Amino acid sequence: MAIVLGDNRYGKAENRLVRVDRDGDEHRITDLTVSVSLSGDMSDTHLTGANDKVLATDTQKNTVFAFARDGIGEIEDFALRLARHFVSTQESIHAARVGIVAHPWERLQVGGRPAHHSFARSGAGTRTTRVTYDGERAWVLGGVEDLTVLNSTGSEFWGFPRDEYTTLVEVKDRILATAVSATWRFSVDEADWADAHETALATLLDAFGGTHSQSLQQTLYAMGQAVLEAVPEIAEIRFSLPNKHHFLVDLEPFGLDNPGEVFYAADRPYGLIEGTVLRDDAPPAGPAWS
Ligand SMILES: O=c1[nH]c(=O)c2[nH]c(=O)[nH]c2[nH]1
Repeated sequence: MAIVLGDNRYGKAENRLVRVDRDGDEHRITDLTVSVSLSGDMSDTHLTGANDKVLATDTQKNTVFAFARDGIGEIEDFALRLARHFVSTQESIHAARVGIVAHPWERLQVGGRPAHHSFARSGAGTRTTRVTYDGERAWVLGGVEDLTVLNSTGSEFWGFPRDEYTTLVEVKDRILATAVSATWRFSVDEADWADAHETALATLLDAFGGTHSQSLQQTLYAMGQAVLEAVPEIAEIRFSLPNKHHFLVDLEPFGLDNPGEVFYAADRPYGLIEGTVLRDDAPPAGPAWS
């Protein structure tokens, strides 16, 4: 029996980067969490401790900030620039993965006018990307995280099997709420990323609101189908949807009725609905997800 080194990677995770773009007095904020992960010829450092092939994670962190000096642009482009840099400048690095979460800020209204330099963190989900580059080609993922949405009607859940443990009451009208995490895989490594993101997000929200739902699973598929129909560059979309249960409170002990007005918003446990929607001719995903 021999013991060998298996799959490995390393990098600087969660670099918190804020850039201020100054157009005269008018500022714009880009607030990112950037994670770098590199892999390649890393046997020596694990087996003998020789570090001559190890681009320090501290250097990786510095690179992220130095690259931001030239402007960030769309997060997919920034991730592509960084990933290509690490692989093309370091012989020992064979693949790079750069993941970015963009934290949204909204311009404040000050004195009844849009402020030049004052912002509030907005809660409407975060935009994400993950780029993998292997020296020859790049795989680009985009997406959103923590996009909390709710339909106060238009949702049913009934017709499920009943066994000796089933207590859930069938409902023809309930609240449907979730925090959408969606990651989509582009079939291209060059696109109008801003437009693709905006269209995917608007389409997803439209499908959430516009689907009369028999289950969160059905809503998941409807959202995925709509995004794929709207954005030709997206080949596949993966969802993770916590079912944020809202239970109608029994007010009868207090002599009150409750015609779908007062709910207990349960925190946990929650149903977790996950699924992938893709084109049947989607190109192979390669290392995009791994
Ligand atoms: O939309 C739903 N899907 C389920 O699978 C499920 N299971 C459950 O208890 N409630 C719900 N709701």
